[in-house]
Parts: sequence; structure tokens; C-alpha cells
Amino acid sequence: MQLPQLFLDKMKDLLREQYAAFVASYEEEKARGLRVNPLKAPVRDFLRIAPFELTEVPWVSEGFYYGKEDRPGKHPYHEAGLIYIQEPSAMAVGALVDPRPGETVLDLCAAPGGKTTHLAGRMNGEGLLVANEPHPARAKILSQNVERLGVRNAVVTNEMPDKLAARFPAFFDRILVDAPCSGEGMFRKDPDACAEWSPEHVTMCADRQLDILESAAKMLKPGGRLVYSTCTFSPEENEGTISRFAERHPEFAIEDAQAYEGFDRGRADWTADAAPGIGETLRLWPHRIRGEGHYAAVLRKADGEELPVRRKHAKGFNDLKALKDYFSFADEALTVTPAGEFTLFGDQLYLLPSGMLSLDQLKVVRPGWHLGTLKKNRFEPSHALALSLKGDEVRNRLSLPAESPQMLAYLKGEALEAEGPKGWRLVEVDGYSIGWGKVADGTLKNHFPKGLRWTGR
Ligand SMILES: C[S@@+](CC[C@H](N)C(=O)[O-])C[C@H]1O[C@@H](n2cnc3c(N)ncnc32)[C@H](O)[C@@H]1O
Repeated sequence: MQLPQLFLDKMKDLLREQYAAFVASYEEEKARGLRVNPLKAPVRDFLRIAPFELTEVPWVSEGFYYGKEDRPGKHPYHEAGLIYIQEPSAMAVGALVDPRPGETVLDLCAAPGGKTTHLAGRMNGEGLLVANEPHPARAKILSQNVERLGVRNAVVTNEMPDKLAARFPAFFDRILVDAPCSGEGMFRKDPDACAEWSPEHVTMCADRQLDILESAAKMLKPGGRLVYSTCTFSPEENEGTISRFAERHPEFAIEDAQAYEGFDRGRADWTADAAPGIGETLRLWPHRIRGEGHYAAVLRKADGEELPVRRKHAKGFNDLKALKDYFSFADEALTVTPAGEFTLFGDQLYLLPSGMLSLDQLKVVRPGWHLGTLKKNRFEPSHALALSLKGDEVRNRLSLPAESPQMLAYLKGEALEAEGPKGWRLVEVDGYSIGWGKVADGTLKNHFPKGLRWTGR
């Protein structure tokens, strides 16, 4: 692989005796990783059914390497949201954020959603997760991944960080800034990052990272945890950005980020005016672990009183007459009735996560748990609702084995034979929800979304 000469010269200077091993790592196979989604299945249950060659990623309980011949991204379990394909080093970041159920969490640079879905899994559907991505097309992909993994408590926004900072001052318990960067750590995986690289790009990225951190700092509660990460090696974007931020923000202290075998520490000698604690940040190197390059820092904002702020809470939509068809659907098809603060976007019905602030004037891709469409005189449940439901939350289900011809036919959008009562039926793969069907006269009409169908397979 052809790496930029200026990049190689710089790495040689920094790494010295480790340089040869570092360069040799570019000739090695990249590590392939997947993360089990605990919102769908506990890890031990997934391991019982997984048809892949899995070995544990040492730093994340939900993370596994898979074999070279495996194609987990093309398996019905992927479609059902049981797994997320994620680069193993990147999994370390979600674990450092370490969110708890019930907390208020922000993922500020979130697409395509690897870390958002990791955080969501750890929050177990409780609390509020705001996932933001300024690039519109990427925000859409983020939203699709939130849907596929059956996340109930996330709001997806498409904003610049400063716009969010004005709306959410001192609001979040934990914030992740997985910053846009020069991507040096991904050259092996992503040749585009390699082609874009230049010293000027590194400097531009470092300045942008500082701006993003400024917004994040405003949105964190006193005592809150801020995790900063990049997938690049350049000290300017790692120790440099964190040191510049810490100098401007004495209310933040760098905390010890938990290290595992093969993880290295941030280098105070690689930046001018290194912040105290820079040696407690993490560097992950491809020649030291089975994963790509990453950097991560954990910071804590000092406890203290913030000036009281007036918050405008999201106003729910509670027109019971308009919601009548939704409640009839829930009565007939479900054993639970998702309820709380509803919100309507056009004819699309959502449930807002608890504690959500007003979304007025913000670009919102997904305002919460998508329940379905309020059609004229009937309610049609959404694919997101199907993916987030467990078997015991629905009255009627049809579980198909992953390898069965019926499963493939369902994913291709075909109708299936089905006995039993008329009405909505949750289709499952080996007991895990994957979509809706509607039964009448012995036939299950296929409601697997057209855009997701497995055509050509
Ligand atoms: C490293 S990627 C995030 C990867 C993601 N966290 C994941 O795990 O899947 C950085 C993201 O930041 C977005 N971004 C670019 N400029 C930004 C800005 N000024 N503020 C916030 N995010 C930005 C990029 O579009 C990109 O999607």
C-alpha cells in the first residue's frame, strides 16, 4: 500500500525503534470485528446461535473478531439488528463513555452510528440518547442504524455542534466527541483517507476538533464525563487538541482511561505544553493490538453549581381521538402499549424519550421511538417498532430459522403461507424480531420495507 511520504517521515520521527513494526502492520490483514447488540440478545444467547468463527475482543464484553470467510453483514441476524459490524479498536471508545441506563447522553459526531449503537446497548433503552451528525446523508445512515438495532430512546439530529449547544446548555451526563480527523489510523481500511491526507489537512482537523469540543463543554453538566476520540495518529489532533482544550478549560481534568494489554498511553513529549494527565489518555496502535489506530481521552468537568437555565421541554401530542387507531392496534397486536409523550411528524407517530427538550427549530431526523403511521382510520406499525419488540411483547409471531427458504423468501419481499389468526404478525429470525407481516386467509402479506429487500441474492 502506498502511504504519503511526508506521513511516513513524520511517523519515523515519532516512533523510532517501533517504526519498522508499525510500517509492517500495513501489510497485514485488517482485523474484522462485530459487536453483539444486547438490546436484542444477551451475548451468551447470541454465541449459542452464531454461525461465525468468533474470538473475544479483550477490551469489550460485547465485541468479537470474526473469521475471514464469515460474512456477518449478509446474514439475517444483521438485518434483525443482533449485530453491528465495527472495527475492534473503535469498540474501546463506547466502553470508555460507559453510559448507564437512565442517563442523558450525547454522541456529537455520530454517523454512521457504531458508537451510538454501542452506547444505546449499554443504556438498555432507559434515559435519553441524542445522536447528532451534521452531514445530512450520513445522518440518514445513522438513523437507519438506530432503527436496525431496535433503539427506543434515541433522538437523531442533523445539526452543527454550536446550534445544539445553544439548546442544551449543561444538559448531558456524558458526551462523546468522536471527532472528524485526518483518519491516519484507517489508512489500511479506507484508502480514501490516505488520498486526502496532507499536513494542512491535519492542522485544519485539529482546529475543527477544538471548536467541536468547545460546544461539547457547554453541553456537559457539572461533574459530567466527556470522552474525546479520533482514529488518527497525529499528535496535533490528539495530545495537541486535548492540551489546547484543557488550557482553555481549567474546569476539566483528564482522568485515567482504562487500558488493556497492548494499549499505549498519550505522549506528553509529542506536544508543546502538554496538559497534566495527558499520559493517562490512550493510544491504540495497529502493530501492538489486533485493531486499527485510535486515540481516546476521558475528561471530567468539575462539580459545581451551573447558573440556572430555563429549559423548554418537548410538548407531547396527546390528542386521544387522533391516537385512537394506534391504541386499537396496540390492543389487538401487542401485549404492551408503548405510551408516554407522543409526537407527530406529518403522519408519523413517535414516542419522545423521557426528559427530552423541545426540538423546535432543530433539524431532526428521528425524534424518538418510531411507532408507525397514522393513516385514515387505521394505524400501520413501523419497521422500527418491529425491530425493537421482543417476542413476548406481541400477540402473534412467526419465527423462521435463519437458514430456511422461508426466511430468504421473507427478506426478498415474498408472501408466505401462515396459519392462525388474522392481523399483524411479528416475523422473527430464530426468535428475534426482523419485521412485520399481515395475515389473512392463510397468507402472510410481506411488510419488510421495500428499500431493504434482498433483491439479487
Ligand atoms: C469519526 S466519524 C464518527 C464515527 C461514529 N462515531 C461511529 O462510531 O460510527 C466523525 C463524524 O463527524 C462528522 N463531522 C464532520 N464535521 C463535524 C462537525 N463540525 N461537528 C460534528 N461532527 C462533524 C463527520 O461527518 C463524521 O460522520
